[in-house]
Amino acid sequence: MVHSILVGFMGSGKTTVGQLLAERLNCPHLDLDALIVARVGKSINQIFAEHGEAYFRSLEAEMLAGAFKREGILSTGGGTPVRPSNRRLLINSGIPVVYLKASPEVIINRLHGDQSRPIFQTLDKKKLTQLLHERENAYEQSATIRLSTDHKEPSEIVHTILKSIGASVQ
Ligand SMILES: Nc1ncnc2c1ncn2[C@@H]1O[C@H](COP(=O)(O)OP(=O)(O)O)[C@@H](O)[C@H]1O
Ligand SMILES: O=C(O)C1=C[C@@H](OP(=O)(O)O)[C@@H](O)[C@H](O)C1
Ligand SMILES: [Mg+2]
Repeated sequence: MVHSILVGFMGSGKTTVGQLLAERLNCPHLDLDALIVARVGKSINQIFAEHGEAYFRSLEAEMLAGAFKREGILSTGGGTPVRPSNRRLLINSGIPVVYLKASPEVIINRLHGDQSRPIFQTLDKKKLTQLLHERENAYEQSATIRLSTDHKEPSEIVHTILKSIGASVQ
């Protein structure tokens, strides 16, 4: 089964923390973006450029539903919980959903120079802050655990998640 799910904005650390958490728990890491890339055989940038965002979102929904049948830690993409049907899957899963929070300043710092996120490329600080606020409710609704990642090392975040999951399972 999927042991826990990570949600949050681009740059909040879902992929990094998910990988580390999976290593600690000695289980597979399922990264939704990586699953999509493997399925299509194209990068996220290529998928957006050649097929458009709507196509990416439908694949994302399909791969999310499929991921629940697998074993591991699931890192979603920053837009995953925005689609209501995806959000319902997350909420109804009964699996701990961790919302990794990050401030706009920290996100911009972490993603400075990043070329792999087509939506990030289109955002200045004002637009990024606006999109974060627009999506916040979707992350909050999906989550059972919330934690700020600003100025925290991934290992510290993993430690906190492990404690929270333990506490919520007992
Ligand atoms: N807690 C953290 N502290 C510092 N840098 C981080 C942290 N988490 C992630 N990063 C860095 O931020 C960038 C984006 O991380 P990533 O895990 O890909 O985020 P997401 O999957 O949420 O978009 C990467 O360069 C990663 O090394
Ligand atoms: O926020 C978004 O809409 C997206 C976030 C990305 O994942 P990360 O949050 O892992 O960067 C990826 O799914 C795609 O570029 C779209
Ligand atoms: Mg990611």
